[in-house]
Amino acid sequence: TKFGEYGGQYVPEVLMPAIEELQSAYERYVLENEDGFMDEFRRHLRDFGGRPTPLQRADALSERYDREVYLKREDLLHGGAHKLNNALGQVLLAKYMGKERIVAETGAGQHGTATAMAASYLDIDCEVFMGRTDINRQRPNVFRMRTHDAEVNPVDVGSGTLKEAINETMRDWATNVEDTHYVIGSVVGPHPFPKMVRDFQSVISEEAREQIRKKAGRLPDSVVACAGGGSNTMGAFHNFVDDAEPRSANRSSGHGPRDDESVSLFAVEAGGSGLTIDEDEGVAPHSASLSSGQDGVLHGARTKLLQSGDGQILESHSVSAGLDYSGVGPELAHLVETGRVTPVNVGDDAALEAFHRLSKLEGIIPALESSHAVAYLERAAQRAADGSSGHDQRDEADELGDLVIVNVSGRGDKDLDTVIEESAKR
Ligand SMILES: CC/C=C(/N=C/c1c(COP(=O)(O)O)cnc(C)c1O)C(=O)O
Repeated sequence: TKFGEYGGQYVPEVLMPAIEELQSAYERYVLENEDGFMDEFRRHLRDFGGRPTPLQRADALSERYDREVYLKREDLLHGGAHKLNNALGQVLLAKYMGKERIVAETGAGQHGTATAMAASYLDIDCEVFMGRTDINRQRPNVFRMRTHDAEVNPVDVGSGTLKEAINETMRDWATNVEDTHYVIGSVVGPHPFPKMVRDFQSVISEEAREQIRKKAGRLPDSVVACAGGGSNTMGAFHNFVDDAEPRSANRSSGHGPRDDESVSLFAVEAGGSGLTIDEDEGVAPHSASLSSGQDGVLHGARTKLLQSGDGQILESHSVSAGLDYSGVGPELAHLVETGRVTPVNVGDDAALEAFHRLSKLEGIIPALESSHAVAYLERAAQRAADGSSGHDQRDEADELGDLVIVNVSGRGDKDLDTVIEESAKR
């Protein structure tokens, strides 16, 4: 149940029967494909979800950064984000378990929408818990959830964002475990949730690995994905994690093509409006749990999280609701601890600039969450460009390499109001 020192099942006794029931269902249906569960899951991903999603060469970004940039288009999945991969898997599992009701939390509203869509498609009742703050900044998704006949339950405690929504959903689940399954929205929570959500999302890197080999003839030098709870991140990374040759070990001098087996993985967190934490306020101006969090327990798992010196969990901040979370998945925390994943972060301003840049250069309006991954290219490649004399000997600081995959986790329709407001402010 652990990823190194992270993970586990830090839940109240009352939840253990539900956790054990879920663990057994996960092992039978997901790991052993009992009753053809995974075959049915893949069929729904294809016929209802529209998989596989394209791995598209970004010509303008490749030109701008003087390297091959490919975009994994999870924004083209039905519903507009990677969230459907996990929601379909968990709602189908709830059906196989004989549950009659689904509850889910949501921040950006993408997970809530994906769960509502899957619940309508698979004919099961659905109730979504959403913080009041997030309801106000992701209204199009609130309408979509209700249109799919889901009940949207506003959560008014605390900052009214993801953390409180998860708390309320867990509380409901603990009360109604008999007939209710909790479709958790990211690779967080007690075991088996982090592993199960990663397994449902790993279709992203399963496809990308095959697609990049076909299109570019080799594995990528790097994969870049934003990280809120870490589910699109783990989905985009999972099938590359074992390609773990440490980059420095095999780098020839200069920047020639490297051998096939070294894929660097960059998790891009929300740098918000700055990284200095004001403990007395109990708030952090960012959501960079991987790079500036401490070890602690949140939502049933030991992981990295933003907390004050006396262990109070700090409110996080990000212009993007989906990254606005004080914790992060335990597996991602472990991969950062072991050095396999490099945690980086970009602030609100850089993310907003990337939102506009991708829209203008590639004709894709990315979710504000995904904009953080796109923004990282600008920073990393820019530094290389600044540092180098000619484009063919970019300096060592250029960690991205010649062939980069960026995970576009979702589309930005939901964010247009926010971006118009923010642009007016700046
Ligand atoms: C489960 C809470 C997170 C939500 N969304 C997170 C999100 C994220 C961040 O979540 P992870 O992939 O789990 O790190 C990235 N991209 C898009 C388009 C997102 O909507 C949501 O409620 O929709």
